[in-house]
Amino acid sequence: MSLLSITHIKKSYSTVDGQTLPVLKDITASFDTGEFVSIVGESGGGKSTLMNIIAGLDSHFSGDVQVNHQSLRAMSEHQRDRYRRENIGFIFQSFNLISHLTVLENVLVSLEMTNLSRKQQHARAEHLLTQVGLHDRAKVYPNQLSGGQKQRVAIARALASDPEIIIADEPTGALDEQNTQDILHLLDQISASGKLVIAVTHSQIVADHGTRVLHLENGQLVHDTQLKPINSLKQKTEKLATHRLGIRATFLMALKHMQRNLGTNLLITFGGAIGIFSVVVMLALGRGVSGYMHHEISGNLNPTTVEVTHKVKNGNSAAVQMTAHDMKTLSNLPHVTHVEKGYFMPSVQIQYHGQQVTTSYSQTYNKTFLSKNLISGHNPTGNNEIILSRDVAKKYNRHHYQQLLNHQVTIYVNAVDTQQKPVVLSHNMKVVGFTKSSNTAVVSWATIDNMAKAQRIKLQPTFLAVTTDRLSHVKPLQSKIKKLHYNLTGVDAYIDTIDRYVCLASYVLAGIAAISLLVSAIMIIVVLYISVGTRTKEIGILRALGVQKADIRSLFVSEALILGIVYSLLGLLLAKGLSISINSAAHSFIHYPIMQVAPAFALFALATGIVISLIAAWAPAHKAAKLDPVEALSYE
Ligand SMILES: Nc1ncnc2c1ncn2[C@@H]1O[C@H](COP(=O)(O)OP(=O)(O)OP(=O)(O)O)[C@@H](O)[C@H]1O
Repeated sequence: MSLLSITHIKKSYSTVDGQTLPVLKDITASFDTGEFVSIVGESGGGKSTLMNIIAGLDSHFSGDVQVNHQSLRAMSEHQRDRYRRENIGFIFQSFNLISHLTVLENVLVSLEMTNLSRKQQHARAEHLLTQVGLHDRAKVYPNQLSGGQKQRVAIARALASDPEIIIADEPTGALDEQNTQDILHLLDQISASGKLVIAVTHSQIVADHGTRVLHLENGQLVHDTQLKPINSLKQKTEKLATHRLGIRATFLMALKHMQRNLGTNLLITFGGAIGIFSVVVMLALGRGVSGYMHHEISGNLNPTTVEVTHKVKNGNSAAVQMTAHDMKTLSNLPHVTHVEKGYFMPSVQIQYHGQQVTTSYSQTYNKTFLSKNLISGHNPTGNNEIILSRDVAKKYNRHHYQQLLNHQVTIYVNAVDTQQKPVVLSHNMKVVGFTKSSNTAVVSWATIDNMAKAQRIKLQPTFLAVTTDRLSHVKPLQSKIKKLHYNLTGVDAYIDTIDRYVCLASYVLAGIAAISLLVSAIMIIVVLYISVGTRTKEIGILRALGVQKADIRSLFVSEALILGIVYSLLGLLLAKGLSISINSAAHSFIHYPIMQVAPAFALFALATGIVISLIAAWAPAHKAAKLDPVEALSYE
């Protein structure tokens, strides 16, 4: 039984004007191992079409092709890919080597799909290159070879997976006489080694060289002439098992292609890195600024004490009195250790040696005040003690304001009596300290309470200072207080709001910066689309070698992935570098790292870069995988 038999092969093409063009009209023939068959005939007679059908590249035909009793018609696309990998070796007129791979790597593409170990693959590739006389050119690229040498590489590649059938389409078409003779000699050796060589040719020299000539005319087999006895009928003992190219090989191939197009890829990497860099910088600055605000605010105020007032819809909550009931309610909240009465004084007049200064905002002392805020002296915890902010004190003595310490001043505070009539409370106070805050004066609750009592007024607090035991309990306490429809006052209460605005601003800026990521995604799409166009032939070659669609797809996806990973890392590195220099510069001014590249931002940046590049690769990779192998091979 013959190795290859074709029965009743018919094939038509549709022309652009909608006509049907019959190219092969019922071809039947069989071929055996050891044969060197030349197919000759007029140009356009259907020779290449027949070869594509035998090679399993074209499945749109009627009739059948049987190889080792297996019908090609019954095969799925994956099975046909495997059939090409294991049974077919291609030699083309225009060599069809992959330009960005070395001679050795071109031969290895086929071998990488065999089950041989990497060492065996290299040994076999080197052995085949020695066989075709090119062992010393293994490391060079195809454009550094002569036409004859290129065809020898193509022959070595065709033999790599040890296929039974070698299909040579005009193998000597681009060669001079000497090279033609050398290649024919090699083909002779191949057929003599027990393989079937089928060569499509216009050359009489080639046709006369083989063991048999088939003459195609007008889509029909008109002559089948045996020229010589078959070289050998040596049966193959073992066949090389194959598998798909796989992720590792496609990834390495993508890397090699990128190396050969370094300039373009560096530009895309740089563009993408700028995008990632800008996004990370915005997020890191947002985090740094909000951290700095927390640090400053909780550094100047006691973070475990919050000031609470009544919530009022319209009007000033600072003027609504807090009752004993409020005090009890707040004291009973979990983790509350202390509740202190407090009084807001919208304006306090302070008189010293006949000179009167009015503060814009004052309140009674409570635990939210930190001693470190004092420039000198101590907090006004005792009776009839007052501390002044530095700016207020300077109004009395610009250059030596500290001289006011321990001096007596008179204060006047506006309040209301039991009939809600306005009264002015006044008393002499001793200045016991100065604070960094601005335009304020602070006295204790007891002091103001006594001033009121002196005028027979029972002063009700206008806020309560609630202290909790631990910093971690502050946030839950604040939300519980809010749920009870109280209001949180003091700067600390605004941290969340400011935080929200800073976060929002940094997200908006990061969003704007992300536009450059979009641009880099478009760049990747454009470059990959162009790449699909310029690599159409390469895709055809790979498909002819038995590479599956999925591997073609992963070839392009790998390129995008490499770009995504490299530009994300570069962007991150640049952002980290900037943060180091900004923070070291900021250290001398604010003693705080104002740009914080959190690990989450690094992960986010990496994930964004990868996702964007994968999305960008999707359409071009699909386009490449969907290319018809026959059309891709004939692409000029
Ligand atoms: N994809 C296609 N669509 C339409 N017609 C096609 C297509 N491919 C080939 N043909 C036509 O089929 C016919 C046979 O083409 P084929 O390439 O098989 O001929 P050939 O014998 O190999 O020619 P040559 O010796 O010049 O290489 C030609 O007329 C060609 O124009």
